[in-house]
Amino acid sequence: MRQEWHQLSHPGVGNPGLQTTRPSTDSAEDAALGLDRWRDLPRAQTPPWPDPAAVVDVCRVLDNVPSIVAPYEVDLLRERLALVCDGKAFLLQGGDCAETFVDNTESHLLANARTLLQMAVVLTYGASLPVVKVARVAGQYTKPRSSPTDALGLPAYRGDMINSLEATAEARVADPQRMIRAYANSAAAMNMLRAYLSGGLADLHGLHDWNKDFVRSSAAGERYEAIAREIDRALAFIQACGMTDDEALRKVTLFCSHEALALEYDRALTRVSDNRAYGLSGHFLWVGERTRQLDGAHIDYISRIANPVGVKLGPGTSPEQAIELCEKLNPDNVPGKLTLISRMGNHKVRDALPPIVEKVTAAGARVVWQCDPMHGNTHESSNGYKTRHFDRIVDEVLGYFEVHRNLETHPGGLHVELTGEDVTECLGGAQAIQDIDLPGRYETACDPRLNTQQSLELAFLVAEMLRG
Ligand SMILES: O=C[C@H](O)[C@H](O)COP(=O)(O)O
Ligand SMILES: C=C(OP(=O)(O)O)C(=O)O
Ligand SMILES: [Mn+2]
Repeated sequence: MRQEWHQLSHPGVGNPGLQTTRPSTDSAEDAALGLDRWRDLPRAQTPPWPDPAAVVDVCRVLDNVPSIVAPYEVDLLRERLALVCDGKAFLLQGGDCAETFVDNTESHLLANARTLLQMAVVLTYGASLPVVKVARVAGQYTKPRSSPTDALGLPAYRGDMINSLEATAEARVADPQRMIRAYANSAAAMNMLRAYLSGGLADLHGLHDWNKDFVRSSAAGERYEAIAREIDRALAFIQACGMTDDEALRKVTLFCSHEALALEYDRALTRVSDNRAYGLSGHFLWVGERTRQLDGAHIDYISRIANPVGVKLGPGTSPEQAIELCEKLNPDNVPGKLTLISRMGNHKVRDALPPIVEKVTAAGARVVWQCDPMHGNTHESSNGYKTRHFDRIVDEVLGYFEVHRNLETHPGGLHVELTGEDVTECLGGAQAIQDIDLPGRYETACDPRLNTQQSLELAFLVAEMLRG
């Protein structure tokens, strides 16, 4: 079995873990790599920093800190995503819409990671394929906003890396020092997750036991019992065959990801290794629907790093734009390099997605097709909460599967906003959460997340879809 990054405890000569990296500020090599070209390009959603000199000072600090992830891990993820691209694996990505400093606790991180891993077990079984696991964690601290001001007329909250959620004018001033706090929190989160992932959190039997608890307690549990029982039998079979001590049953690789929005931060954590630039603020960086302008700053920055990258595609995306993104972000057509993340909304996915998939496929572009069933399905509840209905989320995933089945392309993965806590932010699911229930535990700093039960329910439903 190949070695995972968390198993490389005795790196030696030739070990990719020892690739030397160096900060990439101001050298001729950086200029050749075009790492600062984005600074001269139009940029949407620029953080309203009041004092540009203070941003430069902070970035000088970040230029020299140890990175959050290592280049060989980034390469490993790209290789894993190549398998997804080839239809030989499935990608599961999820976590908070917006991480916050106050919630960057051991219990929150563990709950989110455990929920994601529980979902992955069900999906692995449903797809009969390896599942590549990517958390929205350790850097998901910036948010693009629809409006520069909120309902109170205050400057919008843009994520803890930029300003504070607290509803006062002072708290909403963008503060570059927050990039340092975001870095420290991200480093701490990754440190903790790496330790727990090899210390029992990822134990397959443990995760399946949690899933059985879910099936027992869920109002819709009966529907999921059959799959849970089948997984039981599969695990018993593995055990009976004597495969009790395989590392694969106890450990997993969990990669981290965030939106590349505060480009100052991601650029400062970019390092050059082997003449290639790596964005080492996270393994996987994506550009959002609001910042994916072809000639804009965000697309330019992610076009210059070796990381696997993603772009969100909303219902207004033309097939031509998708092709141009492929050409710009993956000129060498490397499988696993580019993930196109459709977020059309359940009412539009069946019409908006096919022409894009057809054109990209006809052009021979190698991409991972991922479905984000969250961001096209947001509405305001009768009592004023930003929410999403579970049924619409499930329906968008169904539509996405239908489209890919019809076009004989691989429905490669899911991208969801979730938490392993019993929040009441999304409607529906077996708990039948309604508008009046939303105030109970509405805790998100930005978008409504699936709670633990809704996340697992979605995984079981997607497992059914994967089995066809
Ligand atoms: O995840 C992100 C949100 O959808 C995005 O920040 C926009 O949110 P808004 O419409 O509340 O500004
Ligand atoms: C802002 C997000 O998504 P989108 O760019 O698709 O709206 C997000 O993923 O949190
Ligand atoms: Mn969101």
